[in-house]
Amino acid sequence: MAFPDTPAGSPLEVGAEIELDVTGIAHGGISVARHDGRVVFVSDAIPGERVRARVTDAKKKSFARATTTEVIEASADRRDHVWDAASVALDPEDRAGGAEFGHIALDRQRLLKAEVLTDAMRRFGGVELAAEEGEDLREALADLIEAAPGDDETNGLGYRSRVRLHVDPETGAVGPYAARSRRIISVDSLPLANAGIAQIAPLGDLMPGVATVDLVAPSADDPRMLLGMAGERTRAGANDAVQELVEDRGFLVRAGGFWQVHREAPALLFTAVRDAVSDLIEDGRFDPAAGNLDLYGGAGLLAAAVAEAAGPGLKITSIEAEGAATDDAAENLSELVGARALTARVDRHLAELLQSAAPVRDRLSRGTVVLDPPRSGAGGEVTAQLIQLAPANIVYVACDPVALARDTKTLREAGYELTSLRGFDIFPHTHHFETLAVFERA
Ligand SMILES: C[S@@+](CC[C@H](N)C(=O)[O-])C[C@H]1O[C@@H](n2cnc3c(N)ncnc32)[C@H](O)[C@@H]1O
Repeated sequence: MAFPDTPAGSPLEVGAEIELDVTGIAHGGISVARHDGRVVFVSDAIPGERVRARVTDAKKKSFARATTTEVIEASADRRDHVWDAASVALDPEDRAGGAEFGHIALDRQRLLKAEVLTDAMRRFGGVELAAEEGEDLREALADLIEAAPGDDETNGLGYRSRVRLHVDPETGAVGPYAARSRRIISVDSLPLANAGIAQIAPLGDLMPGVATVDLVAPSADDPRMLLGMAGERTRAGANDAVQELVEDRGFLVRAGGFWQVHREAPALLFTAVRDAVSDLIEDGRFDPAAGNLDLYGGAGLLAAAVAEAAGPGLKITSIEAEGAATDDAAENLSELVGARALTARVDRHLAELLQSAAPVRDRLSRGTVVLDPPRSGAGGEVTAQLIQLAPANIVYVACDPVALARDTKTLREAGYELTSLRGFDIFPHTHHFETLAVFERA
């Protein structure tokens, strides 16, 4: 199909082809350009490139969306896609999702993630992340998002210990969703997955009656395939516990429950939280006997990290909505006499704590809160509750930079100082990354 070129000054129309100088990157991993003063979000391009793009959405006055059809001047960081089935040369309807940065050099992916974090912090958090004196900004950005051990050697492949595939209800074909829709794409490999998953992945099979296929390859257990049957509400793997090893420490985790997907991510986040707490201890800001909390605690990974820094006298309560995960947390924290794991929604639990008697409130205000919410972030209500609770320190693990930045703004306005910010590239070849932010009450 041929599309007319849009001369400069004309209003943008869906289907029109335009030439764009790509200048930046936005939240969600999409590149940014301008056309006649209007922002254009352009997919499959790399900042610095000149591309030809087809307009896909022009409803809004302030911005349009487009998809790259031809790279006119390629970035030196453009690479052959790491996964043929997800190649940007394929139509988004025909390409596998989950590897939208796979055509970009790995170190440039991290720089782009650093730019997204810096931009989110500036625009939504009111925090300007600047290079230190004498340091080049590009170098400072390069250090902001840390690589997971081993990824540079493997070009960021083979890292996933969890993969979810879907089944086409009509044909029974198994595969990932397409890049921008819920169409099932048949693939013959999963290069981001680890060897255990590659061994058991039912690629090419037909699985009528099944809706989801969760592949789990734990670090210290046999790989599992968990089938979610169409029309059934029970979560596959809810009763099957697997062993994970973080450094030399064992964790029991429900096979179908939450666990970080990158093989190195549990150890990276465990170490980062442990080190953040060690710094607080060194500064005399951490009270092991206070009302310390591990919110959105899952199987207790981060409560265990706090304990490693604070020692066996630590008092900490881990709060998690899924009962099975709480059972695992109770088991994983059983050596810690002062640790409790409770099944509750964080907002409801905090509302109860806010009703506590003065001595309990006092213990909580001397405490440290670790929180690791799902992608949507802690959100306004929980952040407001935390501010009322007023703990001495907040150690915030976030997988959405904009959600983190918004909560940062609220916390800073309430008198918390952002004292440390680290990013981790635990989702190579995707736009996702994890951030650890430490806030101290003034
Ligand atoms: C990103 S995971 C973190 C888990 C754990 N901290 C870890 O590192 O393995 C978020 C957890 O929050 C739980 N969760 C989600 N919404 C919740 C809520 N409103 N209250 C309590 N837990 C919640 C999920 O079940 C999940 O286990």
